[in-house]
Amino acid sequence: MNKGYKKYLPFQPIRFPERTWPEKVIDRAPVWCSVDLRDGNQALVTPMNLHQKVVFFKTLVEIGFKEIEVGFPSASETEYETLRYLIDEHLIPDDVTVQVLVQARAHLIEKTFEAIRGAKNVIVHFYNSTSTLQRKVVFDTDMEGVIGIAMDAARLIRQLADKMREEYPEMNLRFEYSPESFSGTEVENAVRICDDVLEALGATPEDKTIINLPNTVELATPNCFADQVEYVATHLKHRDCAILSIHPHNDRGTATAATELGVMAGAERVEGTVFGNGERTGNCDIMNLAMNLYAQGVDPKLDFTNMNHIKRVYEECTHMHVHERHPYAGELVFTAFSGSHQDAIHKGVTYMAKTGAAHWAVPYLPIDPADLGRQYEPIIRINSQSGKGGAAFIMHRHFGYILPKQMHPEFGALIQEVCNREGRELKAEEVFRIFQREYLRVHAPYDLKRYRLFEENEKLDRVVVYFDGVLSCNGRNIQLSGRGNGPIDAFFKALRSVGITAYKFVSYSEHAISTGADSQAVSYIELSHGDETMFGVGLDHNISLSSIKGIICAINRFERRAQAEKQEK
Ligand SMILES: CC(=O)SCCNC(=O)CCNC(=O)[C@H](O)C(C)(C)COP(=O)(O)OP(=O)(O)OC[C@H]1O[C@@H](n2cnc3c(N)ncnc32)[C@H](O)[C@@H]1OP(=O)(O)O
Ligand SMILES: CC(C)C(=O)C(=O)O
Repeated sequence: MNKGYKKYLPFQPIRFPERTWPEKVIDRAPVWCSVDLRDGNQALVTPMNLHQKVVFFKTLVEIGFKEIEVGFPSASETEYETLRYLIDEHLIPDDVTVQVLVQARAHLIEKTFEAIRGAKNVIVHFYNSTSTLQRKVVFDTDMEGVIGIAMDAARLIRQLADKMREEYPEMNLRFEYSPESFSGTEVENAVRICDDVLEALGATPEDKTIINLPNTVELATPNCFADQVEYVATHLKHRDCAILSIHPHNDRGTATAATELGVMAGAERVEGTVFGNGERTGNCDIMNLAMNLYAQGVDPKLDFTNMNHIKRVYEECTHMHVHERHPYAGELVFTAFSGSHQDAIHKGVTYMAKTGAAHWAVPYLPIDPADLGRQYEPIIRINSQSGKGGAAFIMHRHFGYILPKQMHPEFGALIQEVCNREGRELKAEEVFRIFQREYLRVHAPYDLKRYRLFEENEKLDRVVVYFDGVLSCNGRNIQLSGRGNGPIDAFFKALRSVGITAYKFVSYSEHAISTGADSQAVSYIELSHGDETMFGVGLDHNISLSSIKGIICAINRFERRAQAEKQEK
């Protein structure tokens, strides 16, 4: 037995019975800040170059981000140049604020101020670690020492900002402070340092500073983080001078939950990345969070309709991959292979179309794929796990054939047999080819060579239909004729007149089908032979002929099977 777990200590949650967040419901979007170009970028094997950052920046603007952390301009030439390029080339829309990150270190802060000259809207974001662990091992200091680092930085930032505002009066300059590793910091200490920083920066209710609480390393279940956030939200002396922000990471795989609970706990702003790229297991995934709101009927204030394009830009710029099962964005998240899911989706989609339902309600599909620019086509894909409903859905959605419900088991079994034999998924076109082979291209042993159908009024209220025609059977022509109360009846009588008597009519359905500009009738005819039933399909511009073709198809299919069984014996 591996006893390695013994080297870990459990997280000590704060005691906070006053919490109110469990009763809260998120009914509006927080302010979103994308940190793709900073936290996402610093975690890449090969960080983005200037071109990639600019392309990504433009995509973030298209999505609707109004706050974008563009980098750490004091860290490298590329970071500095990218910011300058965005400013000098006027690529930052007037309603977008660029954010820059810097450590609480004087020379880096000075360089950062040099980089932001002339930008219209800027947030200078500075941070230092406050956690018990980092105080001890990184800074080798106590809480007073860590507060001192933050205060020196805050004072310098205020001074440089005053100077810059004089030089560039049109600049809208704001501040953000992160007690980095907040979730590993005693909450009382976090409140203390944040209040001190708010005072040092001169924050007011009219000119708020962003206080950003990072779950730098996710250490505990999301409820623990929510308690910490609500504690700060309710204990900050200068709460009215602060915009409360959170910056969750995903070390335990629960960043989405931690962010949602953090917002319920009082966070008004969220920092994250669009597909969750970021240090280690990543940042919280803003696309995921925004679409969660959307699927609850809340306007997320971000637009992911063009998901495939966003995904392409992300993958090209970062060389990361959006997983097939990624919420909302993955290749397979709107696909059902299994039979019962396909059946329920098919019924749900049909029900919505039939009833004109105002709200989305399709089993197994929490969101309409079309809202993310995804098509219906890939929703149902066919492999050996699929059922009859899936094959019928494909025939309907892709090719316009509405197979009657009684026919689903027969066609489903044909498809499943091929899937099992081939051991792979069948594409929609392959499903259609099987349908063509089994139903539309069955011209032997019987084939209709010539025919004439006409009606006579026997009495004023009674129409009699006459069928006259020639059937070929294995090269031999058979003349046949019959009369009945409709084309199907007349044809059956004609068949009986030449000794084809074993087949009984069971059911019939038909609908119009458009193939380009052309419209035809498709008839589904179910016949019985002894205890067995089988379907035939007829397609023709003439509705009467389509049903006669359907009858011949069903008879041919019975005959072929009998022949195959004979050969097997
Ligand atoms: C959780 C996060 O994601 S925070 C963001 C992290 N992102 C990055 O660091 C990416 C960009 N950073 C860099 O390129 C570099 O770190 C630079 C250029 C900013 C600084 O480089 P350097 O000074 O050469 O190295 P480094 O970052 O290792 O500095 C470590 C020193 O800074 C101190 N330090 C680290 N962070 C901070 C901080 N936020 N505030 C104050 N001091 C800090 C350390 O205690 C250490 O001090 P010491 O030398 O007295 O022991
Ligand atoms: C700088 C801070 C916000 C950060 O990136 C983190 O703590 O993860």
